[in-house]
Amino acid sequence: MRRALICGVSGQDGAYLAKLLLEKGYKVFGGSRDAQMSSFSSLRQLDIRQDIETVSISINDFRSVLQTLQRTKPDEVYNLAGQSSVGLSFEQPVETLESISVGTLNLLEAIRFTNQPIKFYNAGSSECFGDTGSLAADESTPFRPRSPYGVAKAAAFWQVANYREAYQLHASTGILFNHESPLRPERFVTQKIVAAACRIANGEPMVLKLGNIDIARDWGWAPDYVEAMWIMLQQEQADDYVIATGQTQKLSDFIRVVFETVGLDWENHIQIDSSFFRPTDIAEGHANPAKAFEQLCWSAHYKMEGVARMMVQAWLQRERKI
Ligand SMILES: C[C@H]1O[C@H](OP(=O)(O)OP(=O)(O)OC[C@H]2O[C@@H](n3cnc4c(=O)[nH]c(N)nc43)[C@H](O)[C@@H]2O)[C@@H](O)[C@@H](O)C1=O
Repeated sequence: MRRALICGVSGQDGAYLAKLLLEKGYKVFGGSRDAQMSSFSSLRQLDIRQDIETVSISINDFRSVLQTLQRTKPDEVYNLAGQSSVGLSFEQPVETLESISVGTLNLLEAIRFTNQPIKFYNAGSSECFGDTGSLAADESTPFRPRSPYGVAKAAAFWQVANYREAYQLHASTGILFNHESPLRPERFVTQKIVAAACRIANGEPMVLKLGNIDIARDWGWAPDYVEAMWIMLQQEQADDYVIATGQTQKLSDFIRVVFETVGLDWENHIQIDSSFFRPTDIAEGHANPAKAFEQLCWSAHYKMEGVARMMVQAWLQRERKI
């Protein structure tokens, strides 16, 4: 039975990846900073909490990382841990840099130390590219990050690449563009919009306050993206891949689709609030995921419209159950 350790199992991607690996017959260890205190609500929503052996691991702490590897003896390690909000990274730059860059380095060092053929996946981010204008970023596009989060992810990306070259580790980074699901917290703009539209449709009197709605992103479906992570680790050679749909749309289009799905006209319900603007932001994110298609036979099943509708349906269904 293959064994996988997912660091950051309580997040959106951690939960979907755990589900996928269980379906593939893995023994799954779910790492979380404090497993005793975490509610693992995402795992519960997917009804897999009972199938995962959870472990406490602080990836900032080398001792904790090494001990966890020695105890769980994984064949594959997925690093999905670390501070994941770009907005919050402007408020907590040090915590962001430490949890992402030092955390990734600790995992790489610990894997090297164990001297076992452990395959490593690192969660990279399109935030590394910064503003590429209308250019579709691929694996050779230079990084010019515009957030503390993007800077930290860029450092982690190069650490992974260096350990692959210097020590022949099977270590890959997926440079993931935005990917959403019903497990997204409301801190992220898509779920914030979905939740507000559903609440308004249910008769709650409220106005949805948003920052810059002229930005454009490549939005995909998180369950599709965790599949790409797994496929990367099944390759003979480790490498880095851009994972995206290849389609970019404006945030205002996402808002329109969500409000239309619940039968409302979005323009009557939103207000622009400058407190949600970031000191620096990415105006447009465009991706070219051709390498993933050609080498991994991976492509996104769902584009923005499908993602928006599925998120609305899931939110309304959840409400009915409560
Ligand atoms: C690839 C990348 O993807 C995600 O990071 P993100 O793109 O920052 O995601 P978000 O949903 O917070 O913002 C998207 C855009 O929407 C704008 N925006 C407008 N108004 C609001 C607003 O009210 N709230 C938020 N959160 N954003 C707003 C905001 O300024 C930004 O331009 C993470 O998974 C990250 O881990 C990751 O790697």
